[in-house]
Amino acid sequence: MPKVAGIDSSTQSCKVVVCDADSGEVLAQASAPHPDGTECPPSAWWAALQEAASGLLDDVAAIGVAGQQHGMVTLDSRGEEVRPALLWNDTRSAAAATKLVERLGGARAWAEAVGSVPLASMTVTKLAWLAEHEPENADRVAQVMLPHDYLTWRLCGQPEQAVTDRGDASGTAYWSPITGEYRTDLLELAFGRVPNVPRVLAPNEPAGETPDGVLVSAGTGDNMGAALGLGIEEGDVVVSLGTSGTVFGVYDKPTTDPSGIVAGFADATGRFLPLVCTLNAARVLTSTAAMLGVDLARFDELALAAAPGSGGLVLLPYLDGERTPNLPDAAGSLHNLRREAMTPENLARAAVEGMLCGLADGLDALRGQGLVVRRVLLIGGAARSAAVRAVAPTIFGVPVTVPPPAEYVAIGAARQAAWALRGDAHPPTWSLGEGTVEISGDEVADGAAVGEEIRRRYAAARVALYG
Ligand SMILES: Nc1ncnc2c1ncn2[C@@H]1O[C@H](COP(=O)(O)OP(=O)(O)O)[C@@H](O)[C@H]1O
Ligand SMILES: O=C(CO)[C@@H](O)[C@H](O)COP(=O)(O)O
Repeated sequence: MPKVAGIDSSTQSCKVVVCDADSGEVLAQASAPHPDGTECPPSAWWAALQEAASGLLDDVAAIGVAGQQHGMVTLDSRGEEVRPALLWNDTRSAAAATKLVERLGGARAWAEAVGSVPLASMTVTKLAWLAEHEPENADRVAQVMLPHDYLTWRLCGQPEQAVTDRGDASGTAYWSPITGEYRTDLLELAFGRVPNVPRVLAPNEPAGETPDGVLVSAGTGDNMGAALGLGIEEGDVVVSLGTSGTVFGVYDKPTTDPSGIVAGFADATGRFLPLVCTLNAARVLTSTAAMLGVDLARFDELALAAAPGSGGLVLLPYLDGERTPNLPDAAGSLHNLRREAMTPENLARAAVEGMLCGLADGLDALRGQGLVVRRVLLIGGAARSAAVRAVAPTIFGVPVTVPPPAEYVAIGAARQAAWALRGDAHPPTWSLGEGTVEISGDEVADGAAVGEEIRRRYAAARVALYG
């Protein structure tokens, strides 16, 4: 019974799971926090990985890393960090994104070139920001890579040639999931020259070995890791409520949405992963709970005690600026305050409804790209919230499945490691285990009109403020 390890190096923490390579059963897990903020020295991720993995990796045969997408890791010619990595949720490159879109001839040109329209989140815009605002640092950059590439590179003993995979590479906006090739012309357009970039591996191709001889798989982005961990198929759409809110499904062909709402990413199995991402998800709930002076359990009780629609209150949850809709400088706002509606219960529920409305818009955007949404699988830290589980089917208007609480990103990375270990054509078959909760279609039908009204008010508040 070989064991494999999977690592999820996400925004807020590093999680490690050890799984049985044949069944996928989770045998051990641990985590360690990351520093707060929208930039982070990559070495802090390495330190968190070592803390979380301490004592867990002794007898594993293979390791895979899934990481937060898009982060700009820059290394000099000696492999030292040039500056802290700018993370996916850092919005300082918003103006650079607008300029880059114009310079290629508009949003459609980008969507057709790389599947996505650059927004502040995407690596290409961060490189443009670096070249413009920190030219001395930019001059020192010998290679650029993503958070998971960096950890894979460290695990493999820092070889000369770093590697990545299709999934994470597709989040740079200078690697095209449509052609399967780097667009070095776009990298040059943004950065003024072409630094070294990681080689893109096939989904089951090993990245190398640790100095102790443990196989390291290609790794991937965290959303691609979750898709692999859940084993989703067409018709399944995942809503992940972590630091980011993401809505994604597997698809057999690349998407090219010129509105930029759907990012046309690749997945970790050789297919595609159209994805919508919001900047504000679980922390909308934790911040509202803090504002109300309650813990998360009491927050859920409050939200569940309010009637659907929160007495008319609408919370636009753009607390850290927003990516979808593209409002990098926005702030959160509360609408329709009437004296009788101003209760802690309504505020708690409005936070849940506001967070979910943005993701329901994401479901519609995926449908617009041709995806079928038969059911939503709800995962991530805030899927643990009873209020979120209760409200989600009403807002989404489709049946919701809540898989057993687990670290699906890390499990996906472990499944990829097991796949690379076997060298088979397909990943091993792993089951999700006991404890899946299905929220039925009847409840959805009962809630449909209510959900539509909540979404209508949310859209009206957004339009009133931002057009
Ligand atoms: N019951 C809950 N209700 C709301 N939020 C929760 C709950 N449990 C955990 N969270 C939040 O989920 C977030 C972590 O989710 P996770 O998916 O691990 O995020 P990430 O992968 O972005 O680091 C934290 O902000 C945490 O406070
Ligand atoms: O930028 C995206 C997706 O495009 C984010 O989903 C990041 O990948 C961060 O993920 P979490 O830390 O929220 O899991």
